[in-house]
Amino acid sequence: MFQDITTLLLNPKAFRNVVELFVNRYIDKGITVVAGVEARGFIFAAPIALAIGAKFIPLRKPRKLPGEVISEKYDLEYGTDCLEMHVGAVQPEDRALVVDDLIATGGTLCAAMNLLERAGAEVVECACVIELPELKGRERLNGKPLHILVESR
Ligand SMILES: O=P(O)(O)OC[C@H]1O[C@H](OP(=O)(O)OP(=O)(O)O)[C@H](O)[C@@H]1O
Ligand SMILES: Nc1ncnc2[nH]cnc12
Repeated sequence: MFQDITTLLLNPKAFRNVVELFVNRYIDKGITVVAGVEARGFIFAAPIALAIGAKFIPLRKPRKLPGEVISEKYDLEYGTDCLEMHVGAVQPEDRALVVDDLIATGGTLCAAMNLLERAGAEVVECACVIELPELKGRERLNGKPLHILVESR
């Protein structure tokens, strides 16, 4: 049941193709910020940000970022977790793309979008490699577009 992206990373051609699919979609969309979700989201978000010439912003688990942060708690299947973002990383005029490896219940992406929107950014879209559609995570994104490459069952 665990959707493991590490096998993709062992194939440089496949990894490059995945990054390029996202880059081709976002290169002309006026994105100024690519926010990646710790930990697996960083793997895809950073190369996309570099390729489209946008800022990369790490959204991290608690107590990892030095300096002032804002936080969003979210529900997991068992318990809760929290994401944090640096104050000042995002400006109100920023147009953001949120990147993660996978959407399951959607709680993580929902918290990520809340952080960016609280800082005044416009979230243009969320992008993941894999969606688990049976968990209906899309429904928690308040109508925000989600672009995925693979549907997993
Ligand atoms: O849609 P959701 O139900 O919120 O689940 C999706 C999240 O779960 C996984 O991360 P995890 O919290 O396991 O952390 P990791 O990336 O550090 O392994 C995955 O990388 C997503 O970030
Ligand atoms: N089925 C799954 N595989 C990998 N990561 C996940 N995060 C939440 N559900 C997951």
